[in-house]
Amino acid sequence: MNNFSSHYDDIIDLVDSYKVSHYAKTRNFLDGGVSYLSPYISRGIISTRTVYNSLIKRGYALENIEKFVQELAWRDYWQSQWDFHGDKIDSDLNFSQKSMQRHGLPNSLINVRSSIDVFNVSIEKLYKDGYMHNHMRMYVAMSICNIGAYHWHEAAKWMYYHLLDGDWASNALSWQWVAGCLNDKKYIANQENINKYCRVNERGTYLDKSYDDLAQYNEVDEMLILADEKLIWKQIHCQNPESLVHDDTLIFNYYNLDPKWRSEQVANRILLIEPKVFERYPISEKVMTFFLDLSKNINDLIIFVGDFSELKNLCRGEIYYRQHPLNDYLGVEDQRESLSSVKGNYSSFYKFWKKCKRQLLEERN
Ligand SMILES: Cc1cc2nc3c(=O)[nH]c(=O)nc-3n(C[C@H](O)[C@H](O)[C@H](O)COP(=O)(O)OP(=O)(O)OC[C@H]3O[C@@H](n4cnc5c(N)ncnc54)[C@H](O)[C@@H]3O)c2cc1C
Repeated sequence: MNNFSSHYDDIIDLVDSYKVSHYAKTRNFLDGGVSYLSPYISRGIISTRTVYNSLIKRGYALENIEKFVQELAWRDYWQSQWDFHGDKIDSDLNFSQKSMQRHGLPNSLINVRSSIDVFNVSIEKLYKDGYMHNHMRMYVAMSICNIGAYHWHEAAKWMYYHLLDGDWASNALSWQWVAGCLNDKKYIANQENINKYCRVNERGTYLDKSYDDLAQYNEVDEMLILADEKLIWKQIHCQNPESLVHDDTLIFNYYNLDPKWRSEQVANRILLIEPKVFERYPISEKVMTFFLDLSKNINDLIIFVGDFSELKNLCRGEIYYRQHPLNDYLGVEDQRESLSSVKGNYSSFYKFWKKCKRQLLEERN
Protein backbone atom coordinates (compact mmCIF):
# COMPACT_ATOMS: atom_id res chain seq x y z
CA MET A 1 0.00 0.00 0.00
CA ASN A 2 1.28 3.47 -0.87
CA ASN A 3 0.53 6.29 1.50
CA PHE A 4 1.18 9.56 -0.21
CA SER A 5 1.78 12.23 2.42
CA SER A 6 0.43 15.65 1.56
CA HIS A 7 2.83 17.60 3.82
CA TYR A 8 5.45 19.67 2.06
CA ASP A 9 8.31 18.77 4.43
CA ASP A 10 7.59 15.04 3.99
CA ILE A 11 7.58 15.50 0.22
CA ILE A 12 10.95 17.27 0.23
CA ASP A 13 12.28 14.50 2.54
CA LEU A 14 11.12 11.94 -0.01
CA VAL A 15 12.92 13.78 -2.81
CA ASP A 16 16.12 14.17 -0.79
CA SER A 17 16.19 10.60 0.48
CA TYR A 18 15.33 8.82 -2.76
CA LYS A 19 17.99 6.21 -3.52
CA VAL A 20 18.34 6.03 -7.24
CA SER A 21 21.11 3.41 -7.50
CA HIS A 22 18.87 0.42 -8.22
CA TYR A 23 16.49 2.30 -10.50
CA ALA A 24 17.82 1.26 -13.93
CA LYS A 25 17.94 -2.46 -13.08
CA THR A 26 14.69 -2.77 -11.17
CA ARG A 27 12.30 -0.08 -12.50
CA ASN A 28 10.34 -2.42 -14.76
CA PHE A 29 9.45 -4.82 -11.94
CA LEU A 30 6.27 -4.10 -10.01
CA ASP A 31 8.29 -4.18 -6.79
CA GLY A 32 11.22 -2.22 -8.30
CA GLY A 33 12.91 0.83 -6.80
CA VAL A 34 10.80 3.54 -8.39
CA SER A 35 10.49 6.95 -6.71
CA TYR A 36 6.69 7.37 -6.26
CA LEU A 37 7.21 11.11 -6.80
CA SER A 38 4.78 11.50 -9.69
CA PRO A 39 1.75 12.69 -7.62
CA TYR A 40 3.86 15.63 -6.44
CA ILE A 41 5.39 16.42 -9.82
CA SER A 42 1.99 16.23 -11.51
CA ARG A 43 0.39 18.59 -9.04
CA GLY A 44 3.25 21.04 -9.56
CA ILE A 45 4.23 21.01 -5.90
CA ILE A 46 7.74 20.05 -7.05
CA SER A 47 9.19 19.87 -10.56
CA THR A 48 11.42 17.49 -12.49
CA ARG A 49 14.11 20.12 -11.87
CA THR A 50 13.64 19.90 -8.07
CA VAL A 51 14.26 16.15 -8.24
CA TYR A 52 17.28 16.48 -10.53
CA ASN A 53 18.87 19.24 -8.42
CA SER A 54 18.51 17.14 -5.30
CA LEU A 55 20.37 14.23 -6.93
CA ILE A 56 23.18 16.43 -8.24
CA LYS A 57 23.53 18.14 -4.85
CA ARG A 58 23.91 14.72 -3.27
CA GLY A 59 26.89 13.98 -5.53
CA TYR A 60 25.34 11.81 -8.25
CA ALA A 61 26.79 12.27 -11.73
CA LEU A 62 24.43 12.36 -14.68
CA GLU A 63 26.22 9.42 -16.33
CA ASN A 64 25.38 7.19 -13.33
CA ILE A 65 21.72 8.11 -13.08
CA GLU A 66 20.94 8.62 -16.73
CA LYS A 67 18.01 6.18 -16.91
CA PHE A 68 16.21 7.95 -14.08
CA VAL A 69 16.88 11.42 -15.49
CA GLN A 70 15.67 10.18 -18.87
CA GLU A 71 12.36 9.22 -17.26
CA LEU A 72 12.08 12.72 -15.76
CA ALA A 73 12.74 13.99 -19.28
CA TRP A 74 9.92 11.81 -20.66
CA ARG A 75 7.59 13.80 -18.49
CA ASP A 76 8.96 17.11 -19.80
CA TYR A 77 8.74 15.71 -23.32
CA TRP A 78 5.04 14.90 -23.03
CA GLN A 79 4.47 18.36 -21.52
CA SER A 80 6.21 20.04 -24.42
CA GLN A 81 4.09 17.99 -26.85
CA TRP A 82 0.93 19.18 -25.08
CA ASP A 83 2.19 22.78 -25.19
CA PHE A 84 2.85 22.43 -28.89
CA HIS A 85 -0.22 20.48 -30.04
CA GLY A 86 -2.77 21.76 -27.49
CA ASP A 87 -6.20 20.07 -27.70
CA LYS A 88 -5.05 17.92 -30.61
CA ILE A 89 -3.63 15.44 -28.08
CA ASP A 90 -7.26 14.55 -27.25
CA SER A 91 -7.53 12.67 -30.55
CA ASP A 92 -5.27 10.29 -32.48
CA LEU A 93 -2.22 12.47 -32.97
CA ASN A 94 -0.06 11.04 -35.78
CA PHE A 95 -1.83 7.82 -36.87
CA SER A 96 -5.42 6.63 -36.52
CA GLN A 97 -5.72 3.77 -34.06
CA LYS A 98 -5.62 0.66 -36.26
CA SER A 99 -8.08 -2.27 -35.80
CA MET A 100 -10.07 -0.22 -33.30
CA GLN A 101 -13.59 -1.64 -33.04
CA ARG A 102 -15.34 0.00 -30.12
CA HIS A 103 -15.54 2.92 -27.74
CA GLY A 104 -16.10 2.63 -24.01
CA LEU A 105 -14.47 0.45 -21.37
CA PRO A 106 -14.36 -3.33 -20.87
CA ASN A 107 -16.42 -4.36 -17.85
CA SER A 108 -14.05 -7.20 -16.90
CA LEU A 109 -11.04 -4.98 -16.32
CA ILE A 110 -12.51 -1.93 -14.74
CA ASN A 111 -14.79 -3.92 -12.46
CA VAL A 112 -11.90 -6.12 -11.29
CA ARG A 113 -13.22 -9.28 -12.95
CA SER A 114 -10.37 -10.02 -15.30
CA SER A 115 -9.26 -13.62 -15.72
CA ILE A 116 -5.74 -12.26 -15.11
CA ASP A 117 -5.40 -11.97 -11.33
CA VAL A 118 -2.51 -9.53 -11.27
CA PHE A 119 -4.62 -7.07 -13.28
CA ASN A 120 -7.39 -7.32 -10.68
CA VAL A 121 -4.94 -6.73 -7.84
CA SER A 122 -3.39 -3.72 -9.60
CA ILE A 123 -6.71 -2.12 -10.53
CA GLU A 124 -8.02 -2.57 -7.01
CA LYS A 125 -4.86 -0.88 -5.79
CA LEU A 126 -5.40 1.96 -8.25
CA TYR A 127 -8.88 2.54 -6.81
CA LYS A 128 -7.60 2.33 -3.24
CA ASP A 129 -4.22 4.10 -3.41
CA GLY A 130 -4.49 6.19 -6.58
CA TYR A 131 -1.28 4.71 -7.99
CA MET A 132 -0.34 2.10 -10.58
CA HIS A 133 3.18 1.06 -11.59
CA ASN A 134 4.27 2.25 -15.05
CA HIS A 135 4.66 -1.26 -16.48
CA MET A 136 1.19 -2.23 -15.25
CA ARG A 137 -0.24 0.95 -16.84
CA MET A 138 1.27 -0.26 -20.11
CA TYR A 139 -0.13 -3.81 -19.69
CA VAL A 140 -3.62 -2.55 -18.86
CA ALA A 141 -3.55 -0.03 -21.72
CA MET A 142 -2.39 -2.60 -24.26
CA SER A 143 -5.02 -5.11 -23.09
CA ILE A 144 -7.80 -2.55 -23.49
CA CYS A 145 -6.62 -1.00 -26.78
CA ASN A 146 -4.70 -3.69 -28.60
CA ILE A 147 -6.42 -6.88 -27.39
CA GLY A 148 -9.88 -5.53 -26.55
CA ALA A 149 -9.80 -3.16 -29.58
CA TYR A 150 -11.22 -0.23 -27.60
CA HIS A 151 -10.35 3.32 -28.54
CA TRP A 152 -7.79 4.75 -26.12
CA HIS A 153 -9.56 7.99 -25.21
CA GLU A 154 -12.23 6.87 -22.73
CA ALA A 155 -9.85 4.41 -21.13
CA ALA A 156 -7.25 7.14 -20.65
CA LYS A 157 -9.89 9.33 -18.99
CA TRP A 158 -10.83 6.46 -16.69
CA MET A 159 -7.22 6.00 -15.56
CA TYR A 160 -6.65 9.74 -15.18
CA TYR A 161 -9.80 9.91 -13.03
CA HIS A 162 -8.30 7.52 -10.47
CA LEU A 163 -4.61 8.49 -10.50
CA LEU A 164 -3.25 10.84 -7.86
CA ASP A 165 -0.58 11.71 -10.43
CA GLY A 166 -3.11 12.29 -13.22
CA ASP A 167 -1.45 14.44 -15.84
CA TRP A 168 -3.25 14.65 -19.15
CA ALA A 169 -0.08 14.94 -21.27
CA SER A 170 1.67 11.90 -19.75
CA ASN A 171 -1.61 10.04 -19.70
CA ALA A 172 -3.16 10.68 -23.11
CA LEU A 173 0.16 10.49 -24.95
CA SER A 174 1.24 7.28 -23.19
CA TRP A 175 -2.10 5.68 -24.14
CA GLN A 176 -1.58 6.88 -27.70
CA TRP A 177 1.96 5.50 -27.70
CA VAL A 178 0.64 2.09 -26.57
CA ALA A 179 -2.21 2.15 -29.14
CA GLY A 180 0.16 3.01 -32.01
CA CYS A 181 -1.18 6.52 -32.61
CA LEU A 182 2.22 8.18 -32.22
CA ASN A 183 4.47 5.91 -34.25
CA ASP A 184 2.17 3.37 -35.94
CA LYS A 185 3.46 0.53 -33.76
CA LYS A 186 1.27 -1.10 -31.14
CA TYR A 187 2.75 -2.20 -27.82
CA ILE A 188 2.00 -5.84 -26.93
CA ALA A 189 3.16 -7.90 -23.96
CA ASN A 190 2.34 -11.55 -23.39
CA GLN A 191 1.68 -13.44 -20.19
CA GLU A 192 5.28 -14.62 -19.95
CA ASN A 193 6.45 -11.00 -19.86
CA ILE A 194 3.79 -10.07 -17.32
CA ASN A 195 4.69 -13.05 -15.13
CA LYS A 196 8.35 -12.04 -15.15
CA TYR A 197 7.90 -8.36 -14.20
CA CYS A 198 5.00 -8.94 -11.80
CA ARG A 199 6.66 -12.03 -10.22
CA VAL A 200 3.57 -14.18 -10.74
CA ASN A 201 2.99 -17.44 -12.56
CA GLU A 202 -0.35 -17.23 -14.32
CA ARG A 203 -1.06 -19.72 -17.12
CA GLY A 204 -3.74 -20.30 -19.73
CA THR A 205 -4.89 -16.67 -19.83
CA TYR A 206 -5.87 -14.85 -23.01
CA LEU A 207 -2.36 -13.38 -23.06
CA ASP A 208 -0.61 -16.72 -22.57
CA LYS A 209 0.34 -16.94 -26.23
CA SER A 210 3.26 -16.27 -28.51
CA TYR A 211 3.66 -12.77 -29.94
CA ASP A 212 2.74 -14.04 -33.40
CA ASP A 213 -0.53 -15.44 -32.07
CA LEU A 214 -1.28 -12.27 -30.12
CA ALA A 215 -0.76 -10.15 -33.21
CA GLN A 216 -3.56 -12.10 -34.94
CA TYR A 217 -6.05 -11.76 -32.14
CA ASN A 218 -9.58 -11.11 -33.24
CA GLU A 219 -11.72 -11.19 -30.16
CA VAL A 220 -11.43 -12.03 -26.48
CA ASP A 221 -14.81 -12.88 -24.96
CA GLU A 222 -14.22 -11.20 -21.60
CA MET A 223 -13.32 -7.94 -23.33
CA LEU A 224 -16.56 -7.67 -25.27
CA ILE A 225 -18.90 -6.60 -22.47
CA LEU A 226 -18.93 -2.86 -22.06
CA ALA A 227 -18.99 -1.28 -18.63
CA ASP A 228 -21.65 1.23 -17.74
CA GLU A 229 -19.19 3.67 -16.23
CA LYS A 230 -19.67 7.39 -15.79
CA LEU A 231 -16.82 9.53 -14.60
CA ILE A 232 -18.38 12.22 -12.48
CA TRP A 233 -16.39 14.77 -10.52
CA LYS A 234 -17.99 15.96 -7.33
CA GLN A 235 -18.09 19.71 -7.33
CA ILE A 236 -16.83 21.22 -4.14
CA HIS A 237 -19.02 23.88 -2.66
CA CYS A 238 -17.44 26.95 -1.24
CA GLN A 239 -18.42 30.55 -0.85
CA ASN A 240 -16.46 32.70 -3.21
CA PRO A 241 -15.21 35.97 -1.70
CA GLU A 242 -16.92 39.19 -2.74
CA SER A 243 -13.68 41.11 -2.80
CA LEU A 244 -10.01 40.41 -2.29
CA VAL A 245 -7.79 42.03 0.30
CA HIS A 246 -4.54 42.57 -1.61
CA ASP A 247 -3.92 44.27 -4.91
CA ASP A 248 -2.08 41.46 -6.68
CA THR A 249 -3.30 37.88 -7.09
CA LEU A 250 -1.42 34.61 -7.54
CA ILE A 251 -3.38 31.79 -9.16
CA PHE A 252 -2.82 28.21 -8.09
CA ASN A 253 -4.69 25.34 -9.68
CA TYR A 254 -4.72 21.57 -10.27
CA TYR A 255 -1.38 21.78 -12.08
CA ASN A 256 0.36 24.37 -9.91
CA LEU A 257 0.51 23.89 -6.16
CA ASP A 258 4.09 25.04 -5.60
CA PRO A 259 4.22 26.75 -2.19
CA LYS A 260 7.64 28.25 -3.07
CA TRP A 261 6.34 30.03 -6.15
CA ARG A 262 6.52 33.83 -5.54
CA SER A 263 6.33 33.01 -1.84
CA GLU A 264 7.69 36.43 -0.78
CA GLN A 265 5.11 38.40 -2.72
CA VAL A 266 2.30 40.16 -0.88
CA ALA A 267 -0.74 38.97 -2.81
CA ASN A 268 -4.04 37.13 -2.66
CA ARG A 269 -3.42 33.43 -3.12
CA ILE A 270 -6.29 31.79 -4.97
CA LEU A 271 -6.85 28.12 -5.69
CA LEU A 272 -8.85 28.39 -8.89
CA ILE A 273 -11.13 25.41 -9.54
CA GLU A 274 -12.71 25.89 -12.93
CA PRO A 275 -15.65 23.49 -13.44
CA LYS A 276 -15.11 23.52 -17.20
CA VAL A 277 -11.65 21.93 -16.69
CA PHE A 278 -12.95 19.18 -14.39
CA GLU A 279 -15.97 18.47 -16.56
CA ARG A 280 -13.63 17.83 -19.44
CA TYR A 281 -11.07 15.90 -17.41
CA PRO A 282 -12.92 14.55 -14.35
CA ILE A 283 -11.15 13.31 -11.22
CA SER A 284 -12.46 11.01 -8.49
CA GLU A 285 -13.41 12.18 -5.03
CA LYS A 286 -10.27 10.56 -3.62
CA VAL A 287 -8.08 12.47 -6.05
CA MET A 288 -9.92 15.72 -5.30
CA THR A 289 -9.33 15.21 -1.57
CA PHE A 290 -5.61 14.62 -2.15
CA PHE A 291 -5.42 17.74 -4.32
CA LEU A 292 -7.12 19.88 -1.65
CA ASP A 293 -4.88 18.41 1.06
CA LEU A 294 -1.79 19.31 -0.95
CA SER A 295 -3.09 22.84 -1.42
CA LYS A 296 -2.99 23.33 2.37
CA ASN A 297 0.78 23.78 2.07
CA ILE A 298 0.10 27.24 0.64
CA ASN A 299 -0.54 29.82 3.36
CA ASP A 300 -3.76 31.83 3.36
CA LEU A 301 -5.06 30.13 0.24
CA ILE A 302 -8.63 31.00 -0.78
CA ILE A 303 -10.53 28.43 -2.81
CA PHE A 304 -12.45 29.94 -5.71
CA VAL A 305 -14.82 27.79 -7.76
CA GLY A 306 -15.73 29.37 -11.08
CA ASP A 307 -14.34 30.66 -14.31
CA PHE A 308 -11.22 32.79 -14.52
CA SER A 309 -13.37 35.62 -15.90
CA GLU A 310 -15.45 35.68 -12.67
CA LEU A 311 -12.31 35.77 -10.54
CA LYS A 312 -10.79 38.49 -12.67
CA ASN A 313 -13.69 40.80 -11.82
CA LEU A 314 -12.70 40.63 -8.16
CA CYS A 315 -9.01 41.41 -8.73
CA ARG A 316 -7.70 44.96 -8.50
CA GLY A 317 -4.03 44.61 -9.38
CA GLU A 318 -1.86 42.30 -11.42
CA ILE A 319 -2.72 38.61 -11.84
CA TYR A 320 0.15 36.10 -11.86
CA TYR A 321 0.03 32.46 -12.94
CA ARG A 322 2.26 29.70 -14.20
CA GLN A 323 2.14 28.61 -17.83
CA HIS A 324 0.05 25.53 -18.57
CA PRO A 325 -1.82 24.47 -21.72
CA LEU A 326 -5.14 24.31 -19.85
CA ASN A 327 -4.96 27.93 -18.68
CA ASP A 328 -6.71 30.60 -20.63
CA TYR A 329 -5.90 33.28 -18.10
CA LEU A 330 -4.77 36.85 -18.66
CA GLY A 331 -1.97 38.44 -16.66
CA VAL A 332 1.69 37.84 -15.98
CA GLU A 333 2.69 34.34 -17.05
CA ASP A 334 5.66 32.64 -15.34
CA GLN A 335 7.30 29.63 -16.94
CA ARG A 336 6.98 26.21 -15.34
CA GLU A 337 10.20 24.65 -14.05
CA SER A 338 11.64 21.79 -16.04
CA LEU A 339 14.91 19.95 -16.52
CA SER A 340 15.98 22.06 -19.47
CA SER A 341 14.69 24.89 -21.63
CA VAL A 342 14.20 22.53 -24.62
CA LYS A 343 10.70 23.03 -25.98
CA GLY A 344 8.76 22.59 -29.19
CA ASN A 345 7.73 19.69 -31.35
CA TYR A 346 10.15 16.75 -31.45
CA SER A 347 9.15 13.76 -33.52
CA SER A 348 10.92 11.41 -31.13
CA PHE A 349 11.77 11.45 -27.45
CA TYR A 350 15.43 10.68 -28.19
CA LYS A 351 15.85 13.82 -30.29
CA PHE A 352 14.41 15.79 -27.38
CA TRP A 353 16.58 13.96 -24.85
CA LYS A 354 19.78 14.58 -26.83
CA LYS A 355 19.29 18.33 -26.56
CA CYS A 356 18.17 18.16 -22.97
CA LYS A 357 21.20 16.07 -21.97
CA ARG A 358 23.56 18.46 -23.76
CA GLN A 359 22.15 21.33 -21.67
CA LEU A 360 22.46 19.38 -18.45
CA LEU A 361 26.11 18.58 -19.23
CA GLU A 362 26.86 22.17 -20.21
CA GLU A 363 25.42 23.53 -17.00
CA ARG A 364 27.79 21.25 -15.07
CA ASN A 365 30.86 22.75 -16.75
C1 LIG B 1 -0.95 4.26 -19.91
C2 LIG B 1 -0.10 5.19 -19.09
C3 LIG B 1 -0.67 6.26 -18.42
C4 LIG B 1 0.13 7.15 -17.69
N1 LIG B 1 -0.46 8.20 -17.04
C5 LIG B 1 0.29 9.08 -16.34
C6 LIG B 1 -0.31 10.19 -15.67
O1 LIG B 1 -1.51 10.43 -15.74
N2 LIG B 1 0.52 10.99 -14.92
C7 LIG B 1 1.85 10.76 -14.82
O2 LIG B 1 2.54 11.52 -14.10
N3 LIG B 1 2.43 9.74 -15.47
C8 LIG B 1 1.70 8.89 -16.22
N4 LIG B 1 2.30 7.83 -16.85
C9 LIG B 1 3.77 7.72 -16.81
C10 LIG B 1 4.33 6.85 -15.67
O3 LIG B 1 3.61 5.66 -15.58
C11 LIG B 1 4.32 7.54 -14.31
O4 LIG B 1 4.86 8.85 -14.41
C12 LIG B 1 5.17 6.75 -13.30
O5 LIG B 1 4.68 5.45 -13.20
C13 LIG B 1 5.13 7.43 -11.98
O6 LIG B 1 5.69 6.66 -10.95
P1 LIG B 1 7.04 7.09 -10.23
O7 LIG B 1 6.96 8.51 -9.79
O8 LIG B 1 7.35 6.07 -9.21
O9 LIG B 1 8.04 7.02 -11.45
P2 LIG B 1 9.60 6.82 -11.53
O10 LIG B 1 9.85 5.60 -12.35
O11 LIG B 1 10.26 6.91 -10.22
O12 LIG B 1 10.04 8.05 -12.44
C14 LIG B 1 10.39 9.33 -11.91
C15 LIG B 1 9.54 10.38 -12.56
O13 LIG B 1 9.78 10.40 -13.97
C16 LIG B 1 8.57 10.65 -14.67
N5 LIG B 1 8.24 9.46 -15.47
C17 LIG B 1 8.59 8.19 -15.26
N6 LIG B 1 8.14 7.39 -16.24
C18 LIG B 1 7.47 8.18 -17.08
C19 LIG B 1 6.77 7.97 -18.28
N7 LIG B 1 6.68 6.74 -18.84
N8 LIG B 1 6.17 9.01 -18.89
C20 LIG B 1 6.26 10.26 -18.36
N9 LIG B 1 6.93 10.53 -17.23
C21 LIG B 1 7.52 9.51 -16.60
C22 LIG B 1 7.50 10.89 -13.62
O14 LIG B 1 7.36 12.26 -13.40
C23 LIG B 1 8.05 10.16 -12.42
O15 LIG B 1 7.58 10.69 -11.21
C24 LIG B 1 1.52 6.94 -17.61
C25 LIG B 1 2.09 5.85 -18.28
C26 LIG B 1 1.29 4.98 -19.01
C27 LIG B 1 1.94 3.82 -19.71
